Order: sequence, then C-alpha cells, then structure tokens
Amino acid sequence: MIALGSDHGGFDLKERVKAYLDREGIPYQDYGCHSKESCDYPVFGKAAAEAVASGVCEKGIVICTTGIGISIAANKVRGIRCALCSDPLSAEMTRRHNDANMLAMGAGMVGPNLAERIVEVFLHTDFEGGRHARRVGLITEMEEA
Ligand SMILES: O=C(CO)[C@H](O)[C@H](O)[C@H](O)COP(=O)(O)O
Repeated sequence: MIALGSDHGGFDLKERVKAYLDREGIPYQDYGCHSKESCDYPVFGKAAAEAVASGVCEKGIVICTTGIGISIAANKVRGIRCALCSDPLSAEMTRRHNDANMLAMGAGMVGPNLAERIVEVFLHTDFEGGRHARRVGLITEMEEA
C-alpha cells in the first residue's frame, strides 16, 4: 500500500500519480487533500508519513508546489526518510543508498510524464544494504538520541 499526500499545489499531479498506480495495479491510500482549495501542506505530509511510519503503508509519495515544504514535514515523523526528487536517477539512488521510504515531488518542478517515471523508479528500486545500512542506521540513531 502506498500512502499519498498533497496540498492544493500538488493535487493535480497526485491525481496523475493515482492514475499511474491504478494502471499498474498498485494499491494506495490518499490521505488528502481532496480538492484544489487552498490548504496547509504539513497536515497532509504528516498524515501520509504517519501511515508509513506505523507500517499501514509500505512507502509514501507526497507532493506540493515545490516539494520542499511537504518533504520537510514528512521528515519530522520518526522513521521517515523522505527524499525530494526531480529526476529518476535521484529516485533510484535514494532507494539504493538511503532506503528512502517516502518520495516527495514538486508539481511546479516536474511535469506529469517525468513524475510518473520518477515514481516508477522509486517504487521498483531495492535498497542495497551493506555499508549503506550502516549509514541509514546512524540516521536512525539520531532519532533515538
Ligand atoms: O510548495 C509549497 C511548500 O513548499 C506549497 O505547495 C505551497 O504551494 C507554497 O508554499 C505556496 O503557497 P500558496 O498558498 O499556494 O501561495
């Protein structure tokens, strides 16, 4: 299950991502927002992130206009490693090296076709482990201090 979240700035792109997930048969839960009415990105970044941190969802995708605010919000939730990506290589590397469990995108930064490719790569790339697991573990320790 993929947790989705956006504010008004990311609403349209989130709908595109949902259409992609539907085509691929990948289940998702949309934690809002549910219209293009102006709203506050921390609310929806937090909701999607908590679904991932609690294990209800395996990964999450959050979208605002820049992707910056909603990624900052998601990363405040313990256990979340949310990577803001504007290209497929970053999406690949953050899965391989950082074991990122959430992807953030900016609807004003990436077009819908590029966003679909970023999502595809993010969802289909595995964590490499090894030395990268040690480094991710050091990040987790910071949360526990
Ligand atoms: O990009 C964002 C936060 O980093 C948000 O999506 C907002 O769109 C941005 O803050 C602008 O807000 P506005 O109310 O849409 O002008």
